[in-house]
Amino acid sequence: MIVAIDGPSGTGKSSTSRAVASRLGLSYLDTGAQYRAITWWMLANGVDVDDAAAVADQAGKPAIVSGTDPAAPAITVDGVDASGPIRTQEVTAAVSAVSAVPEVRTRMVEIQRACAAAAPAGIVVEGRDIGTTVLPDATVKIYLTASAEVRAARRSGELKGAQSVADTQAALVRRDAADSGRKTSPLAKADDAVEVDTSELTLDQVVEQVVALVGEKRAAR
Ligand SMILES: Nc1ncnc2c1ncn2[C@@H]1O[C@H](COP(=O)(O)OP(=O)(O)OP(=O)(O)O)[C@@H](O)[C@H]1O
Ligand SMILES: Nc1ccn([C@@H]2O[C@H](COP(=O)(O)O)[C@@H](O)[C@H]2O)c(=O)n1
Repeated sequence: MIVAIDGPSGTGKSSTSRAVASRLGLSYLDTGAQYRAITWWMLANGVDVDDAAAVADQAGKPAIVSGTDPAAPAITVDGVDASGPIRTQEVTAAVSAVSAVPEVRTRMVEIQRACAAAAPAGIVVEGRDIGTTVLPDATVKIYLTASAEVRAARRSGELKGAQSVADTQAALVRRDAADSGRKTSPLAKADDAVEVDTSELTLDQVVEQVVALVGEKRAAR
């Protein structure tokens, strides 16, 4: 059982994926955390993230390891816990440039497919290109959306006023444009993905919809 959950920034991918994985006894993989981790390593090692050739040259160096327990998501870079540092504004602002570099994507996709293959009961994998590129044969594909206004309001609540709602919205829209516009596996809905607009739904309602879709697929097999 492989569940691919893609969508723009802040649509609820992580919250939904973790809850669905816990409910169904599946593993969980946050691929955005992996792109953030390699971005953090580039910044920490003085690599100019806007120099694609320099990023490509270093892409094979950091060892990135993701935990797949939905109750305790974990990520290490060269053995160091990176779960805090990868969430800084500095990393968020740089991640789209790093993730657009083909050599970075090749490396991450290799790690992601290995995680999926190793999951004992199946896995929920969230990202931007899971249904289109990483796991095109996923059993269930979901594409989450929500209006920019709703996403910014939810994110600002999380940031506890550290950034205005307008700035948060502008940053989300900018990141989506970069992720959708890159050449290599851009953010996109797979043709066979089910689109779920979460703008007017509670998290529980979104989780119920995804669990129901998985149940339908299981029953049909
Ligand atoms: N259906 C929902 N209703 C209300 N709030 C939600 C819903 N889904 C997610 N949230 C909240 O919205 C915020 C963003 O959710 P989450 O981190 O899961 O999104 P994401 O798509 O994984 O974001 P990113 O792409 O930036 O990693 C969180 O504060 C989360 O609690
Ligand atoms: N499959 C993916 C997942 C993520 N990215 C890039 O990482 C950034 C951070 O993702 P979050 O989910 O943690 O917000 C995202 O903006 C993309 O640039 C990706 O390219 N492919």
